[in-house]
Amino acid sequence: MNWNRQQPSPMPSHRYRDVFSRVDVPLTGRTWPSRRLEQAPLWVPVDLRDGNQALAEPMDPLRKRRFFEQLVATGYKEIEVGYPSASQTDHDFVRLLAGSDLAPPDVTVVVFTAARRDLVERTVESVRGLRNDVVVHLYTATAPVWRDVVLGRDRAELTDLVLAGCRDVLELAGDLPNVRFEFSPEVFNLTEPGFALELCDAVTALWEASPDRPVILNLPATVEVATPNVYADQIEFMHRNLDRRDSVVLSVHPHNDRGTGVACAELAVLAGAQRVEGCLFGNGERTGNVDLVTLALNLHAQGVDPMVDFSRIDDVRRVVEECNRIPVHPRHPYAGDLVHTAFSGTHQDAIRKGFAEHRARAAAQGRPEREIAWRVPYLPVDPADLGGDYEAVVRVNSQSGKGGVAHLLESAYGIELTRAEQVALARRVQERTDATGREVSAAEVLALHTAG
Ligand SMILES: CC(=O)SCCNC(=O)CCNC(=O)[C@H](O)C(C)(C)COP(=O)(O)OP(=O)(O)OC[C@H]1O[C@@H](n2cnc3c(N)ncnc32)[C@H](O)[C@@H]1OP(=O)(O)O
Ligand SMILES: CC(C)C(=O)C(=O)O
Repeated sequence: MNWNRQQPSPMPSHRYRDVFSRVDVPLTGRTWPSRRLEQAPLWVPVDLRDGNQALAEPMDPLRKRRFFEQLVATGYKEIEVGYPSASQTDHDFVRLLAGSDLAPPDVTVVVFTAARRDLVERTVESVRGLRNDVVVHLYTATAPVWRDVVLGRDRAELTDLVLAGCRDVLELAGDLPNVRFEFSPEVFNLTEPGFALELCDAVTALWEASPDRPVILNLPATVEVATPNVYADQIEFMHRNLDRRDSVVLSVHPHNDRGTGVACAELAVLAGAQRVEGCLFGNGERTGNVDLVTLALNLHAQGVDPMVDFSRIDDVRRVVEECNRIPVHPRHPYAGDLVHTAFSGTHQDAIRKGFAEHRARAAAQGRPEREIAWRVPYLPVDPADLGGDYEAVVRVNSQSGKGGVAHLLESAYGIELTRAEQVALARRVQERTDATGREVSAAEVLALHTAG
């Protein structure tokens, strides 16, 4: 039997090369596949910089402030607040932080700059007087195409550019006791690993990274080009080979061009990354930065404390939507309007049985339902953990069955039907939903039930 009748497509796939012919991945004896995620990395939201630079209408001061306050309230302890040399708004926002107590003392403020002296000067000027810990974050693209096409520099010239930027930072901010440094070799994931290593080691040597004043090395997948295992190999290679490893905070910054930003971040942490930069709900250039909400709640759903508070996720979502002026997708993990909802019959049946088992187990153990282990089928987390209720967990349309119909009547009106009644009512509901093509409300189901 010829079960596979696929034909070659007319897509010009020959125009693209796989990642292995674009960059060497030298790791052998990788250890990340057998590691586990057991604690949260340091999260660093970059919404006010990387997210903001991707908005059609960048945030005005009010939106920036609102977003910042939300990030603080959620529990983030290191926040990239802008690119102060890029716009007056960004500069003024850092000055606002310096002149107010908007940033609690335990929050580190990160400011971002290219490796150009005038930009570094303006950046350092913006943080003068800030009482918080500050990170000055310097970046330069390092991958071959960027070197050749964008910056017009070979490896040696690029190294000179980066080290000159690092010297500027050191000269202008090195004596500020509350300031630490971060370097990002932009497009790290397409940079020759040996060159990335050489450059990062030169940077940490110049900045004299020490355990007391560690340097953040942030290794971005600026444009995601490979399956996440490749990024994990690249990160583990750096983790194992970097000089002064105990004086380096190894950070990652995945984007989501292939839709695998979350997987890249998770595997990168297995591979040795200690810090993750991203944006709430995945805003950012093109397809966005890695989504910090999904990452945190993935940990929560595995029994690991995410170290940030999403117990009222709708409030967070509202602020982010208003500040970014971009809606969160209804299927967005954990936070979308539809992600705790089942329309389909067998799923509804399982959820209903799962809820009944949950209630019975809580009663048998004499413990609150919110405290006992969660194992309701098809619901990876208890919606109540995120501030939700159970109202929308089951919605009924032509894809539903008797379990869903019964659940609706039970949860909305406390009406419990016999199995025969459920079967009969489900048939009438099915006729209605097939005829209209619509969903039915609990009130409509009740009307059909009472009409008999
Ligand atoms: C992956 C990322 O997210 S990186 C961050 C990107 N974010 C932003 O660009 C947002 C803010 N940017 C800006 O406001 C502006 O680009 C500025 C203020 C930084 C610079 O503006 P301009 O001086 O007008 O230059 P322009 O925007 O055209 O930048 C390109 C120039 O910077 C150079 N350049 C680019 N990256 C770097 C870098 N990391 N370090 C040093 N120079 C750089 C380019 O080679 C080019 O130089 P050239 O004009 O001599 O060819
Ligand atoms: C320069 C870094 C931090 C970045 O924003 C990216 O590579 O996407």
